[in-house]
Amino acid sequence: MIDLAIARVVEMRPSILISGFLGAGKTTLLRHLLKHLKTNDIKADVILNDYANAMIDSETLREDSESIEALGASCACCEGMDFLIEMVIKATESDNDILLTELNGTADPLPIVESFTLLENKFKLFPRWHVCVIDARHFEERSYHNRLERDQLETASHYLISHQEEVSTERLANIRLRLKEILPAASFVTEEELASQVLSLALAKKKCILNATNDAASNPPSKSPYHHLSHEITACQILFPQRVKIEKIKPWLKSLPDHVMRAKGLFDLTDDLQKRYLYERVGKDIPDTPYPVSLKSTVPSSAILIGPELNPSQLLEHAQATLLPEAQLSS
Ligand SMILES: Nc1nc2c(ncn2[C@@H]2O[C@H](COP(=O)(O)OP(=O)(O)OP(=O)(O)O)[C@@H](O)[C@H]2O)c(=O)[nH]1
Repeated sequence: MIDLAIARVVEMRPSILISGFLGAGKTTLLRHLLKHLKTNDIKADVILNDYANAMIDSETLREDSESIEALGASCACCEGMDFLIEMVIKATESDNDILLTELNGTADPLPIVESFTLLENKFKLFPRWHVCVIDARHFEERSYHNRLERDQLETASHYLISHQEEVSTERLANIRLRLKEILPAASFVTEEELASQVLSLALAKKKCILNATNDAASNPPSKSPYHHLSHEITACQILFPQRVKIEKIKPWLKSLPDHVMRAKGLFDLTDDLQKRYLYERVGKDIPDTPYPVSLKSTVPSSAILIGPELNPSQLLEHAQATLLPEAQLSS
């Protein structure tokens, strides 16, 4: 029962936390949610966590949200947690209707879910949904990283399967069964269903009675014995101080070593002065069409490479030889 002597009425906003392995489709989902919210006059604060430089992704979302904060710490679940907490507290001062947070592709969401719960009075976020994006191509076929993928979905209230069209009907049915087993209480949603449910949440933003005690909380450590896997992945950022030839980008991406699990590059091209382009590689897959980004973006032309124990000097030499001799490592 709520003690009326200490209870107060606090305006709460919904929070959507998006997790999922590297390249699963988190930013794609976030972009879809933001477009749907914007069309319906709902304003969102967005926190993006990514390896080394969350700015590249944030540039691809600027058209859909004016309030984006990029958390460049490699891991929001540990060394970036204090920054994340500061950003969420800052977001409480905004009048926007909902907070969307995208975690980096190897973050363990548990400590974040716990902090959001423990700091409920400060963050003023309710309800708090955790949506996990599962990549149908690679689910439970990541060998050493299966445990991390599993940790990323264990606290999910909702889950969504991306790249469905790239697997057989049989594999998809098996994935659905496995997920039902692992997450019996969570809701399976499509991108459209989630967008419409998130919109309803934001529209229903209402006052909740909140117990005013319980303000203090420290960052809880993860309880997962596999949490260390989140930290075995490294990132390296290469800067391209001059325009790059379009025909060199895909061969460069293709020729990156196999252990580069994810690559994202925002390029100024010699052949197109009207736009900048985001090129990607997820595992060994390279999407056919790059994502166009506004010229207004101020992020330098650069690429982020992610994988276990990357060797930045070798990757730089490779970029200089195949893409742009003037390429440099970001300090
Ligand atoms: N065919 C297909 N492509 C998709 C789907 N979801 C995402 N993609 C593409 O996959 C690539 C990676 O998607 P992102 O949304 O950037 O993935 P992410 O999880 O945010 O990546 P990180 O932040 O690096 O972990 C992009 O080129 C997307 O357009 C899907 O369901 N089907």
